[in-house]
Amino acid sequence: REMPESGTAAATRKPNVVILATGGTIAGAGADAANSATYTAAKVPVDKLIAAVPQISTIANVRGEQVFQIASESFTDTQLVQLGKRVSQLLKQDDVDGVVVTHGTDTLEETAFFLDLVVKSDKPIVVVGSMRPGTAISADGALNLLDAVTVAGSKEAIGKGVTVTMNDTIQCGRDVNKRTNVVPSAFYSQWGPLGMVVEGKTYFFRSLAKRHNTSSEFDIDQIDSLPLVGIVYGSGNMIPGVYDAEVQAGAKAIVNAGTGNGSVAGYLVDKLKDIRSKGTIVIRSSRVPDGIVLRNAEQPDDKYDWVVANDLNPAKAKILAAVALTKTNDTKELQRIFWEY
Ligand SMILES: NC(=O)C[C@H](N)C(=O)O
Repeated sequence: REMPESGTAAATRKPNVVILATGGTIAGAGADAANSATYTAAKVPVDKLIAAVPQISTIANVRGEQVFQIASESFTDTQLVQLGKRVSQLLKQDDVDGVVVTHGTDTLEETAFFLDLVVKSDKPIVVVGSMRPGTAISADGALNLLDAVTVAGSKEAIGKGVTVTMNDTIQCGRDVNKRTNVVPSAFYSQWGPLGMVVEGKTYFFRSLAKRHNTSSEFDIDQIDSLPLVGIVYGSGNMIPGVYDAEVQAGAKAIVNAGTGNGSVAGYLVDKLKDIRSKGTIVIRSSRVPDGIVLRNAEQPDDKYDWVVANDLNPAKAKILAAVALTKTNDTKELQRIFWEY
């Protein structure tokens, strides 16, 4: 392998990478090799995942920890906080150069963004999953895992924020989202990938412009739980009572996954104004996957004291809102945070 920094001390030793396994399809198993979509997630233990990719040992010294063994749709804030604390703890160790988190793909984008916001380390953190179980023909998990270890052990990934290695690309954990549910090219960012990883080498072309990790004001070491944030999905013919149900369940903020440019039906505006006046934070996002939701476009956010989610999709806006609410309920501060992260 070509060493970009040959001659330096760093090039003479292999990096130490810890693989934290949480389950998902990358640890899934199906009955037959033809089963690419029908299988059980979260079956294979971390040591077997590592043993299945012997090439990893040429790139890094790795060890695995089984943190959870679940499908990622079953993640709750409890798992997010526990995982975040473990990543933070490991990266404080001098003998750990980077961390890989194996994860189901369904909520991978949320966990990646969460770690990007709250882990105060510039060491590489890579979240990785697969679209096919390891038992399937053309399973994608082995290469994705090898690529994840490559990025987690690379000097080039230091300070780049949490990344996601899927399908030969290095995606930005903040930006990326799952766009299709059955093919290996499922992960996409409207701002493009950060780079590629090919045959044990990283090729970066872009950097994240938003605050993350060491430049973030949030720290998982200070967070023990997250406030509840709800999402209401926009469509025609909505039920205003859904917002009341969220508030009654204890939601401190509601992300409105509005139509189009975060638009809100005329018959829902009074309901949202009412819940805001009683203390719940209202955040306008959009069900449209790309674009940005602008302040005071579509709705007078200044007048109603609402917040806009910028380019964050509803699931990512929910993560940022929950993290931000651990520090402030002030809507001006929350809006600043939504611009800066
Ligand atoms: N491809 C996957 O990993 C999907 C699975 N349901 C999960 O998120 O755990």
